[in-house]
Amino acid sequence: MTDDGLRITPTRRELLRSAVRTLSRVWRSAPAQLLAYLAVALVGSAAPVMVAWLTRAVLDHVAQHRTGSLLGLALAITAVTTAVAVASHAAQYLRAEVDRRTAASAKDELFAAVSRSTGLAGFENPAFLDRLRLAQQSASHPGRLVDTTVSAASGLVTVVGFVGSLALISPAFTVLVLLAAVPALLIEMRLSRRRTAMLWRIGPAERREAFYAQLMSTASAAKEIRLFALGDFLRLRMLAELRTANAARRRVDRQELLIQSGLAAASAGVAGAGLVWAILAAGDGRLGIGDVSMFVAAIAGVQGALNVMVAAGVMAYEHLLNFQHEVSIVTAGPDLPLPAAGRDLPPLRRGIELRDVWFRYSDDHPWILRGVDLFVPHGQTVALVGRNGAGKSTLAKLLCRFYDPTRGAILWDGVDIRDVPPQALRDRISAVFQDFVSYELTAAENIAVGDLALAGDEERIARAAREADVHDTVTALPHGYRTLLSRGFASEQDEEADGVLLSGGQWQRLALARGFLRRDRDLMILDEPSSGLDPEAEYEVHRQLRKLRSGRTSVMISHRLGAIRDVDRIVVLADGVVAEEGGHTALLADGGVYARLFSRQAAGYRDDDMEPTGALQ
Ligand SMILES: Nc1ncnc2c1ncn2[C@@H]1O[C@H](COP(=O)(O)OP(=O)(O)OP(=O)(O)O)[C@@H](O)[C@H]1O
Repeated sequence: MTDDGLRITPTRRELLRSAVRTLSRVWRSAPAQLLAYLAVALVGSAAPVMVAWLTRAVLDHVAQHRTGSLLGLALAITAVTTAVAVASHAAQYLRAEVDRRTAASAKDELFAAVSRSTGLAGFENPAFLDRLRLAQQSASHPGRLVDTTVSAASGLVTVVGFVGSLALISPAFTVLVLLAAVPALLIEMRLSRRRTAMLWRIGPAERREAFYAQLMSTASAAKEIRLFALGDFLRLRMLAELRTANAARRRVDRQELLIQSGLAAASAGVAGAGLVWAILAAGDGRLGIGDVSMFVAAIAGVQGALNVMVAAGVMAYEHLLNFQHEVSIVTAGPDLPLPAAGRDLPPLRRGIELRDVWFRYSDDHPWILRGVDLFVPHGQTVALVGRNGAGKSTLAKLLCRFYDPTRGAILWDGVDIRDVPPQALRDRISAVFQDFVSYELTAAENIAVGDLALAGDEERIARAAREADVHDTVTALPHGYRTLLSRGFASEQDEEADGVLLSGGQWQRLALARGFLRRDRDLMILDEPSSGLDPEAEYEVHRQLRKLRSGRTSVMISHRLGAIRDVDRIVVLADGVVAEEGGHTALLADGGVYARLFSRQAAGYRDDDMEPTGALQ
């Protein structure tokens, strides 16, 4: 089965490589703990064999009335069982410690790989999101492979110990017991593959279930859910997804129940036959009482240990199948093609040109841009205007190279932006997106994320806040710039962790300040920078923007046409192309799309309910 290039059942070689990779990571993350864990596990696994031999000796001594050394044997049994009890607790602690340390490095590696992806398409790909979810699960318990390896190794020690003892009594039974384990292992591995494939299949249902659950526990969604009484609707949808996933799990569980019951019955049959043989042999005088006890303990021990080994093998296999998701993310190549030689991107001198740019989000999606030709001259402001869905934000994302044009090219002073590393391009850009992020960090940090190199520069942060008309708001907060902008981390120990919430417009101004902190960049992209601002703030912000923009290159997207009438050039996007282009006055005179949009908006500000007239209709 394949999905988006990922095989659910990898080859043996891939599994082996994954096993080496995950075990070497465990070794690098927690070498001392791993060695101690192995030592303790070894003690635990040798103990049953030692106890069986000591019991045999006790029984033989009793049968032969040799009571002299019984006390010593009893003390030895006590010492061994005490060591086992202590070892089991130590193993538990060491196992958890190995898991904790390895999980930290696994998550580090996984999220470093996720952050390395330069484009956005991966986050819009359901297969990638499923893989990421499974990879996170795998990275949360990376020590499982060690557990299973240790279990298998302990089982092997026990098996070897008992097989030796069993072979002394009955070589034929030894072979039979060992052979019986082979089909069990093969069948269990097949079941394991089925389980992993099922987990992959139910991934979308589990993601939807998580989405509904998260929606019902999110403050931002709580208003609408209550007002529109969506609680039952969302809960039922969540339960429907859960039932779908549960039905698939149940089917596999039932298959496993049937098959594993059969395997258990077969193994009990072998043990029963052995017991009958041992009793008959004891009756004939071929086995002593100690031999019978040893034989019974050895059969149970070998079968039990083989079961442990089979289960460990299956778990290791399952873990490695899941680990494949992690490996595929960590070793994935760049999501956007990178230039062979990482050349630098010089400061903008002439301008940015979109040459016959076509774009759609994927082969299954409609064309958004259908041959856009546009020039953004250095030092000028170009405003993008158009109806909802015209592709304005898409064009802004292409300028930042979050996606590559499906056809055509974007040239920075004549250099195709695909020929420079994405980070070199982005270092030259400042942007305020329409769907900016409200970070649950302090006010200062919310601005500083615009340029982390300036995180300690209080003066620059305050200046950006003043330009975005948010400085007074921030200084009035309980801890000023140190105020946490979240109510989600309240704690009795830390007074400052109990933060505050901002209004929509205040958040927008902070996002603007974030963009202003990068004022020295070559290109500024502002996507609806003032949509949530009150009229005074909007006036103030646009006054600042005019100041900041002057002599700088910027692309501004706005539905507030009054705010962009003074820009150098207005570009109207419609039907995926540049439909109109020019200054405000010229476009009004042309009487096209811009004139119609402008006059409709202007009519809303007039007292009289006048319909647009003349060319503007
Ligand atoms: N990530 C995406 N995957 C698929 N389609 C998308 C994606 N983002 C946007 N679209 C689609 O692309 C089209 C253009 O969207 P875009 O956000 O660029 O429009 P816009 O002109 O900025 O609209 P608005 O004025 O409403 O902000 C829309 O039809 C939208 O559904």
